[in-house]
Amino acid sequence: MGSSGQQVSWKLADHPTLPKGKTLALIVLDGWGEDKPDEYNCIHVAQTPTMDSLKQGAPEKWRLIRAHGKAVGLPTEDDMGNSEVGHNALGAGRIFAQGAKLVDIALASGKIYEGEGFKYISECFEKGTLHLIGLLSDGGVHSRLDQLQLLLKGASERGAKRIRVHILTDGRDVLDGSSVGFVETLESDLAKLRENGVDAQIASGGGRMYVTMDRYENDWDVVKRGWDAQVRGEAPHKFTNAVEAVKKLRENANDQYLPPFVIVDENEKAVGPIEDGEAVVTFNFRADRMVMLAKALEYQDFDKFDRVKVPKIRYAGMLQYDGELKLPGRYLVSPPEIDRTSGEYLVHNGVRTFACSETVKFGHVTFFWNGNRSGYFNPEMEEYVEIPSDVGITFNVQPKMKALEIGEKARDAILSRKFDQVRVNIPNGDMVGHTGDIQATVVACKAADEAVKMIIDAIEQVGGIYVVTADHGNAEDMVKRNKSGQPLYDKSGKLQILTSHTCQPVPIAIGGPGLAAGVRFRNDVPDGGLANVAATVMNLHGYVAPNDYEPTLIEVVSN
Ligand SMILES: O=C(O)[C@H](O)COP(=O)(O)O
Ligand SMILES: [Mn+2]
Ligand SMILES: [Mn+2]
Repeated sequence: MGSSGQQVSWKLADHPTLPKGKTLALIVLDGWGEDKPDEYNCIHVAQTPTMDSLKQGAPEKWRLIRAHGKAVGLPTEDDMGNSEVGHNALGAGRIFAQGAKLVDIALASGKIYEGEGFKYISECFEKGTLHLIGLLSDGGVHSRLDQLQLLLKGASERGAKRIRVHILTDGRDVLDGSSVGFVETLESDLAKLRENGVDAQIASGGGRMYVTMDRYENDWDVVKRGWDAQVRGEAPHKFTNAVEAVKKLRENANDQYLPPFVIVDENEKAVGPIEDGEAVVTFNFRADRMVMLAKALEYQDFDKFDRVKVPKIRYAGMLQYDGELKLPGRYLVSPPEIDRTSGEYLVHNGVRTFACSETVKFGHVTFFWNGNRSGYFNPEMEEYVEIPSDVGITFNVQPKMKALEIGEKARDAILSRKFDQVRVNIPNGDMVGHTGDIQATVVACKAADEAVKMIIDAIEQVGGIYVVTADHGNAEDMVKRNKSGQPLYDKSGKLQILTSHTCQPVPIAIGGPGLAAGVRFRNDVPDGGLANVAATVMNLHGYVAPNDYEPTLIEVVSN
């Protein structure tokens, strides 16, 4: 059954000409866009002979595809791409309205307040506090400030009398240093609520990469630090004012890595620990970096760290973060119904699949790829391998990350001939790009290129096919620019480093000895994007994609 309840016919039609049984390597370079060559384009500066050689195949075997904005289901063309929407589109072959957009719609129509999730939490409003926990920025990748603002207003109009906001500062999807302004904005909103009789305050905070927003269970200490501040009201730093907290803590850390702090009253008492009978909403719409906290908030049996205090709360996510685990059970907005993904079809059609990345991107090629669903479709047909990521470092210190280990695992999987599809995510361009360290990002891009070579070499040996692409841009532009593309400097004359993703298109290349003669990129899908890749891959496995998939990027011409 599909998630809509309809019977799904999983059998794919045979491709009229393309053969089955070729080993296919599907390589996703995370954060690898195409941009003009200059000194801030780390992919250009780095030695990337393998990716360069693929580009020589243009236009028949190499092209660019869209990876941001509406092409991946985001609200506007100004929205940069990200891993969640990128891998969702790559895996699902169709464009779904994504969390950011669904929350916008629910807030605009007011439907968010009519759903089960809001009713459930609002039953605490009479006696208890409403706690809101999430990323405070306008990055639009995990959350958006304007959505938080609307939710604050809407909840207080609907009876919330005491509100505590637990903020996570960004500096990753937005410029480092911008957190001060976001906290100021939030403070002025909360002051207005107080004028209207609502007891509303910021209660705790910390930098997203050091507090709360870990993912794929890489480092539970990150979540524990947040738990201690948010739930127990305990943190190494205490302030009476959040703007002051962020300004002070920024003297020794950037926005991404601010240590945890709590806001205290004049008696040094935390103003907003979470207590029995209260309501909690995690206001991020994106799943990966909220799942761990959601587990800590929701699960009775939990052994990842000592929670010390487990208040009896009513908890709802902005969205449901994991459709398979049904986590959390209550949510304000229904997530996109990403059904009938290419992975599920291919497994039903006998395509044996191997997927691999290191921890920090592992869920990208599994969970996101499969439509925000954890686990296997059929364990007999699939193997997912996670290589443990380094813990407790920023990746500019180890810019090669585990690229070569991922390459080796993929190579071995290809050479074993046990799999028809070997799918990897190579994280370097993205994870190191997010640190804003240009030199390290150059090293990162070179390492990613070497991993691609290792996998392509293995494909050569088994007579297979490769598809190399990316999920969105990042490493190809490391500076903030004005409208005419010139790098921007701040007031003190310092170059403004871009730690975020970009709106650039990404490359896609096909090749390998198993690629049938006459296969080439069509020129009649000029606006092709990530969602067109699934049908392309199905063709290369010898199948025709379902009718409602975005069209394939390839055609077969007779010579
Ligand atoms: O979560 C992150 O690391 C960033 O906000 C987005 O990066 P990703 O979309 O590549 O994971
Ligand atoms: Mn990504
Ligand atoms: Mn990223």
